[in-house]
Amino acid sequence: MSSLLQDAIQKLAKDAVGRFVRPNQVVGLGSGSTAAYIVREMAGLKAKNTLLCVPTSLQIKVEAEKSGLRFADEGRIPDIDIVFDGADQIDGRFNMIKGGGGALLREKILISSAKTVVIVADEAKFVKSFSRSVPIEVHPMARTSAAKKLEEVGGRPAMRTLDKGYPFVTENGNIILDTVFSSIPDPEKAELELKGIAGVMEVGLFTRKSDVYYYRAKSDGTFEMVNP
Ligand SMILES: O=C(CO)[C@H](O)[C@H](O)COP(=O)(O)O
Repeated sequence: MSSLLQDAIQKLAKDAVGRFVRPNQVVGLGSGSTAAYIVREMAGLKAKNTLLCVPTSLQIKVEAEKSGLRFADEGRIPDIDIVFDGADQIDGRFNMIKGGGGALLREKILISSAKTVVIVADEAKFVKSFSRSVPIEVHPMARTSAAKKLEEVGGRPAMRTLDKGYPFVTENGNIILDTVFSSIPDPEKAELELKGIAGVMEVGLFTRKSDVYYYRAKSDGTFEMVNP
């Protein structure tokens, strides 16, 4: 990533935290390198000790620990005031593909429950229509049955692997089938349909629109808020 783009993300993190975080909030923390900028920015907040955070992965939990943030009991999910998160792609209608880091299940739980959602991403992630695979978290027992069903609905699933071919296992003990679709004309319908396959724990299509704010970091070092 260029240093100008890093500058832009740094600046937007400052703006987003200043604009959206208030004392005594319960704050959901999405995962990934862009969300980590937000967490680092939260380290400097005067009201830091009044916040309670809910992390979506060990990666962001470690960042939050370094920033001196406190954690909520996960049972407080109904009280989540705000979630900060990144995205892998955002289409022209503000649907998202997420799950590049494998935290999609916990991210979906937080994003579907929070009062307000703030998405931070660099400009390359904003596209007219999706052009990458959709991460689909699947119970290991359904590895082949879910893959077959995904093929039946036109997908080309591939199990995510680490170096040397070891399966990538999520923090929930599941696998990810990164699934290519030739097109996704109706992401909301696709999200529901794919979620209905037995053994599918979560789908990396995120279609919530209300109270979602998007920040775009630009390669000239600036940023903007782009809203539906
Ligand atoms: O969905 C995610 C993790 O499951 C991340 O938000 C997404 O992969 C973007 O990550 P990054 O900011 O590192 O590009």
